[in-house]
Amino acid sequence: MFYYPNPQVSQLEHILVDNWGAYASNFSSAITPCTRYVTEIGEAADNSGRTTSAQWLRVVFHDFVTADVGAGTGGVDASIGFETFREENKGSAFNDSFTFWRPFVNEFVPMADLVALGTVMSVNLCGGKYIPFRPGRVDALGADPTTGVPEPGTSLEETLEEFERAGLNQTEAIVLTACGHTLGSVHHSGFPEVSDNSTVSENNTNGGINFDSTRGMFDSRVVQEYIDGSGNRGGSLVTSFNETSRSDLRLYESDSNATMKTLYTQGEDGFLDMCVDLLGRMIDTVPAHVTLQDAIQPMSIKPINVTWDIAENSRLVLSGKVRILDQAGQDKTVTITFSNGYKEALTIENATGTSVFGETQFAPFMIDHSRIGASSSFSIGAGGLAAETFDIQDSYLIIPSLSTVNGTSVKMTIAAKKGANDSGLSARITVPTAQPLTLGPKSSLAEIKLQRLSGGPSGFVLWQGDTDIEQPTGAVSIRLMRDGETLDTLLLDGGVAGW
Ligand code: HEM
Repeated sequence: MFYYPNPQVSQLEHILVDNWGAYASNFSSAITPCTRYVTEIGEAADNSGRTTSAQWLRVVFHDFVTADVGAGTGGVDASIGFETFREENKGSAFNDSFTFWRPFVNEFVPMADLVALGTVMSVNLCGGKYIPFRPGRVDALGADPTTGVPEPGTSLEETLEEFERAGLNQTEAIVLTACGHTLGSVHHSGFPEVSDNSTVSENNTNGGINFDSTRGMFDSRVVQEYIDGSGNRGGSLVTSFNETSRSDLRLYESDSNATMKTLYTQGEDGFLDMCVDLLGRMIDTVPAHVTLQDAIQPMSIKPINVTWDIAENSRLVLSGKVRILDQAGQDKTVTITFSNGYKEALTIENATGTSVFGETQFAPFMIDHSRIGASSSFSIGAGGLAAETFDIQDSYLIIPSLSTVNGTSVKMTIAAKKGANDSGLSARITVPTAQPLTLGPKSSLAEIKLQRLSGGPSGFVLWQGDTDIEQPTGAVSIRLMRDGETLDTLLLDGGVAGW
């Protein structure tokens, strides 16, 4: 299968961009509407007073804030999954979020990138702006030995020290907290020392007291209501019956409200920009040994599910779809042109998708190998968009229709072009599997030995093999390799992710 520009970015871009409608990734559904809570379902979720979009933002803060930037340790590495037993990480946000994210994790999508992406999505889909998302985080193998997440009862001095250790000064700590506390609530269930039981009811079973009057909107309302003394007045970390628990009040007042007043006078747009900046710094705080890649840009032209496969009568065909992402949403002609000169006009499907980045349209294709076998690339032209070129090869192919995951066994079939060097081919399987002490999966590896088969498409030799694997928690990836080089990759679904 061809993944553009590579399997990692292709999948993360899919989560980021394909929000709703045709071929949506099922990730955005958890936070649509932004007041939704997905871990329970039906009425229980609607009436719980919990908010998934807000939980995602709280998770990344708790993962991040144990960073020691001086020492180059900690930051966003999904170690929070191992730390949920700590008093400083009480509340359901961590396990709820990991439960939802877990099926999306695979060889190319670490939990730590989802911890960061969750916040990018919550902010962008719930009224804020796009925080450029840089992939490449690495999942921690255990708990971060550093502890110290600010809690409602933590003194101001200690709170500021904890932010400082993670690289943020006093002003930045205030802004980041206001950016976080524009979504969601403090719940009586979990934090009875902060929120009294006055809001516990049939419609709010966990007794959430919202930080501002718009719990599902990423907006500057929390700042306005705090300064004006209106609405929720900043929420229960400002107004708690228990003075010790007024941690937001202590923090906001620590510079005599100067920062909160600046945020107030800057208005909505200025607030959203400052949040992009600081939340961006937060999600990009990673251990020193990790290097993040360039920010993912939503792709205007994206070929998806492009693969060679064997169709009826042993014919080899290349199929896939072209996704066009367009702000204007106009009708357009899509053309695919192969490097051997073969060209086709594609028809756009009726079903469209919607995205915070524009409308998505999809144009499928299926073309015989006999027409395009000599090609090393194809280019796509679409309406007013600049044409783009994508590489293909037909020397070594994993055949999707003959490769499967069934429970704990994997079968794979490959086709190698006659004349291509087929000595030393091997297959590496990476399986995301459960591990103790965290809901974040670990990777386990397996090998497949390939045996030559008879038959197959003309001009190709088939090889096949199978192996047992551990129970997968998400997509299983197969790489066809020789001498450490990956010749082809296929992700096999371990089940449907998201709901
Ligand atoms: C002094 C620093 C902070 C303290 C003491 C603090 C404390 C808390 C507490 C006690 C809750 C209630 C959790 C629950 O009831 O489930 C909460 C919620 C939340 N916090 Fe913070 N927080 C701080 C800073 C931050 C920062 C910097 C962010 C993110 C940038 C953040 C994001 C959130 C979010 C989004 C919620 C709502 C969660 C939900 O509705 O489930 N917090 N915080």
